[in-house]
Amino acid sequence: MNDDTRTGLFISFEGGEGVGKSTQIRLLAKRLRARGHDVTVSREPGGTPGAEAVRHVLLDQAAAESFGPAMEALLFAAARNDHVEQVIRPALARGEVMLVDRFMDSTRVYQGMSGNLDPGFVTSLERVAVHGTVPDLTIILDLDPETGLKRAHARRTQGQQRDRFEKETVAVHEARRRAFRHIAEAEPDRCRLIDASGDAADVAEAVWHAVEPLLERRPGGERR
Ligand SMILES: Nc1ncnc2c1ncn2[C@@H]1O[C@H](COP(=O)(O)OP(=O)(O)O)[C@@H](O)[C@H]1O
Ligand SMILES: Cc1cn([C@H]2C[C@H](O)[C@@H](COP(=O)(O)OP(=O)(O)O)O2)c(=O)[nH]c1=O
Repeated sequence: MNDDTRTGLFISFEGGEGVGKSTQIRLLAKRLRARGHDVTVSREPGGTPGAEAVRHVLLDQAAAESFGPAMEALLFAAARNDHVEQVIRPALARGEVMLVDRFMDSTRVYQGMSGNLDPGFVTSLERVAVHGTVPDLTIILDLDPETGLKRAHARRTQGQQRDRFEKETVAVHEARRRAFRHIAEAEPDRCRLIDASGDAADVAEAVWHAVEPLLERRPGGERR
């Protein structure tokens, strides 16, 4: 299937741990649905049974210990391709708004930059995994890592486990923040860098400001 059938709107959310991606996706989905849009929400790694199985391996310290960043990047790419083919493209072909918690920029940052991989390797993998299905808009939530990690810690007390990527040093998280900012600067047409330090409602307003103009430009957008 190629992208000629794409009439939906594809939005990815990126940023470090605890910046508020899932909170903002939830708030945006609610706002979109209240206005009559069909919305599909998903996350990476994951989104299909096969990709969720890969997620389980990748986020488990014991299981993933022996993988280097290149092997990890391959696995994230395999999970992404399944997700693109099974969930994202069909939703876009149905004309829906597709919201994804992390996508290709996470591989660029977590494996490519942090893992010091050859950029040519990362680009080739991305091309195979995404196969032309690049987000129309990528919201990059920007927050200092100490605050993000505190938020992620608070979330754990609400019942979630800490994964292996959350256990790294603040310096590593700082470098990732810079890498996300760099992507936002390098691709201003696709990416919006949003300050995520305010309360969730304020951040949601900034997100809406970025999304609303794209809704109007979609086929059928004005009917909604
Ligand atoms: N703007 C905000 N201010 C304060 N706390 C927030 C904000 N956004 C989210 N949180 C809280 O921080 C924690 C992490 O948010 P979450 O949306 O799960 O982040 P992410 O998906 O980026 O890891 C959650 O407990 C959430 O309720
Ligand atoms: C999609 C993706 C995620 N990751 C990492 C980032 C996160 O630490 C983890 C996803 O775990 P998740 O629990 O979804 O974290 P968060 O709530 O912070 O988004 O996987 C990569 O390293 N590469 C990737 O391509």
